[in-house]
Amino acid sequence: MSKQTYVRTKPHLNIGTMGHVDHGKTTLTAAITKVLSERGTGGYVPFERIDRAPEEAARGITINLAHVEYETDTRHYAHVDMPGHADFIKNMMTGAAQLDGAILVVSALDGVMPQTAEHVLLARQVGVDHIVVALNKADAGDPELTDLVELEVRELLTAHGYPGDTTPVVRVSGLRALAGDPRWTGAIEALLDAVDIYVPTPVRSTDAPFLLPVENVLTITGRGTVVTGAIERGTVRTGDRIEVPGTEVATVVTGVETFGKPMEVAEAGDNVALLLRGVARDAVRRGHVVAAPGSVVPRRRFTARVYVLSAAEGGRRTPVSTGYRPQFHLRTADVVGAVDIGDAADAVVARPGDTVTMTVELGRAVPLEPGLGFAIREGGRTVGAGTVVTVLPDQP
Ligand SMILES: Nc1nc2c(ncn2[C@@H]2O[C@H](COP(=O)(O)OP(=O)(O)OP(=O)(O)O)[C@@H](O)[C@H]2O)c(=O)[nH]1
Ligand SMILES: [Mg+2]
Repeated sequence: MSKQTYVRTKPHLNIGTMGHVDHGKTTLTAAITKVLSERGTGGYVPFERIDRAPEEAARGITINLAHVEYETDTRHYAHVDMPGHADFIKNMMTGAAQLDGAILVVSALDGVMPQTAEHVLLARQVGVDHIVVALNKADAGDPELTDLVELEVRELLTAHGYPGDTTPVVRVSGLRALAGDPRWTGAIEALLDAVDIYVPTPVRSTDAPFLLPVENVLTITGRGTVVTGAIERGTVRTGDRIEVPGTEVATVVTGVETFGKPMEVAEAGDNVALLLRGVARDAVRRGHVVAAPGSVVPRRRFTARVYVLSAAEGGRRTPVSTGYRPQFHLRTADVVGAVDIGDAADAVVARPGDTVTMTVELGRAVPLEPGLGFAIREGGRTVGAGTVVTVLPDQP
């Protein structure tokens, strides 16, 4: 193999586009790569290549294809464009995407829509602290109407605990920038500058034991089984011993790559593909974690603080009570869990809009720790978001 090695010369950040369906996330992503490729710090990734299904192009060790990488003058970015609302929930709300910052795409023609609001709400819940707004389709919007949309977005951010008054809001046109219109390529430059300046370089926990939530599992003919995902903590290099808690898998890493380039050492925050020695394709799945041996014990029970979404936020109309069994999305895992909100004799319920403490018993053990964020889903929609408070011993 004569592939070029990834050399870490700039801080690496994970960012992503979020926002309502059709507001132009993928077009904007393509436009960003086009502008930067013209600057010479990245490859142009056309719309069709961002928007295709991951299975379509597994060639070599490939990261989840919704990811594109690019560099500004000061940073290396992995940018995830989440194709649809359900995908967004799965990847981001579970913490799988591990975004250091987000670009909220709002169409200047349509303004704040339900998924705009839901994405902001859930971004807050999972600890995405920095949002930059791209007011997209500004080429087609009436300027006065666009002013109103900007006001509306700032109010939405403020309502969810973001500094709405000081958040950078940049008027862009992904479509016109893709067409090479200098006015709008300049706007993309301004958006990237805002991201560079406004989203701080995160402090990575590289000293902690290695942990990678598995996002995807692939087989590379002739090489073996590969797992992909964003490293949550620690570092990993070829030759390291790892295990997959809750399975029989205990083996050695035989290759580490990022965006198709081999790496000497990968660290927390990096999007990687790990080649694992002698592991059968079906021995590891999305939802598992790859961890330093002995560093993680999967558990089933925990207490949590949970916010139950209001009906206006797309949540339930009726309260939740003890015995409720929704799906819990923790990291990349999707597990059923039974909820206990208190003494049934007290008829304790959690109404939509309430924040409550609950005990959860999961259908199977997953790695848990205080502070871990999760989403609660039911029938394909998000109905709650919470944080693990205490991990409890399994009941006999
Ligand atoms: N006028 C104008 N149209 C745009 C712009 N950006 C995107 N569009 C159009 O809006 C539509 C949706 O664009 P996409 O980039 O697919 O939107 P998306 O947010 O990725 O959509 P989903 O992934 O389906 O949620 C397409 O028809 C685009 O051509 C823009 O800046 N100006
Ligand atoms: Mg899209």
